[in-house]
Amino acid sequence: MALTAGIVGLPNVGKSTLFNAITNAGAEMANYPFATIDPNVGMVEVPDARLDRIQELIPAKKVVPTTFEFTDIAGIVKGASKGEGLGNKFLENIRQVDAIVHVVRAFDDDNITHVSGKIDPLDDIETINLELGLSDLEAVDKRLAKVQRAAKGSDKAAKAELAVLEKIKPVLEAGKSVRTIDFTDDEKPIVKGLFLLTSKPVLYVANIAEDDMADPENSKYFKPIQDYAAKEGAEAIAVAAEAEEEIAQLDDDEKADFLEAEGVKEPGLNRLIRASYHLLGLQTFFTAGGKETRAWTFKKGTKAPQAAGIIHSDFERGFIRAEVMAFEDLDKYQTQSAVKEAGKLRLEGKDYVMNDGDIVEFRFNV
Ligand SMILES: Nc1ncnc2c1ncn2[C@@H]1O[C@H](COP(=O)(O)OP(=O)(O)OP(=O)(O)O)[C@@H](O)[C@H]1O
Ligand SMILES: [Mg+2]
Repeated sequence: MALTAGIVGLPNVGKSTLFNAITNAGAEMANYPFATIDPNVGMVEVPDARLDRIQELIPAKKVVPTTFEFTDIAGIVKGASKGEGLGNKFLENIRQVDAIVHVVRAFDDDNITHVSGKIDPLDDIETINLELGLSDLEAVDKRLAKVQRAAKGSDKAAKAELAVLEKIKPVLEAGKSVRTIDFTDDEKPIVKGLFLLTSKPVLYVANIAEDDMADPENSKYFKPIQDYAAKEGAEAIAVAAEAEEEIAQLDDDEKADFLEAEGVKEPGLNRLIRASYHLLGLQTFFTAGGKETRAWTFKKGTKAPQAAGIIHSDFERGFIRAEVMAFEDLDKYQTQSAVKEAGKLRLEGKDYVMNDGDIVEFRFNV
């Protein structure tokens, strides 16, 4: 499964700083473009207040949050799709990820070099999206040349793919992303098979100044980024990557003090992590009542036996049923027996589709 969110953007905008803030992985951060060449991969813990509440109601020795993967990718520059700045290699790195976290510089600082010499978030976003789009256009053209020939005969799959390619091409030519197109359910798997960069789900991250942390809406750079994202049906989040990276080094008490001094309730990073998790189509179920209270990650739409298999392959092989209660019900009724008395403890079979927030006990026999 191991889906990964790729951190993408122009060089020197704070991608590795953000990556380090969320993973504590210690990737190289430096005030010059192309500090990152090879992708950095790291795991991120998903902050989830539900886990603490479950632990409060059903105490266990240990609390284990769930994790997922981030990949920090080299900067993309104008001309990347034509091979500029090792562009082909870096675009290939983006092709490997399942969703794009697009970092945009939204802070002034004369000491930090900007590759185009000015701070202009929309121009930056469009530069990146144009390169991704041009790379997609090249891929679509290549594919078209192949499929057109096959579609002349009786090859139904080729005809279907041809129709999809012909739908995509003019959109890319107009400088727009494939994700702005509405595809039918029949077309969707074909689009997926094309591995186009601009079809990946995206989250825009405005890397703001520490001064704007308490009130990101105050940053003059954030609003245009939000508007741009909204037009694509995407989300935008503001994070002060450098300050967050410093906060991440602190112990819990110091962290709380720092956040209070900044006037911030929750690190912007937490929202970023959760938004990235949802962008990847990931959800969480919990196990409780044993040695540990634990959160587990599954892909939206996963059925109970496969979810059981995430814990242990024996659980899937010998799956009998799942005892499930919704987090909201435990939160409300406070004990498992009260949930049961209220008729909210369910027995689910092998066709049950897991819900986010399910607290589960799997019954199995091997
Ligand atoms: N919000 C911010 N405010 C001020 N400075 C920042 C902020 N975020 C990052 N920086 C600084 O910007 C510089 C570039 O950061 P970083 O190396 O993380 O960028 P990058 O996007 O990974 O670059 P590259 O493409 O070269 O790998 C560093 O000096 C970092 O400290
Ligand atoms: Mg970097």
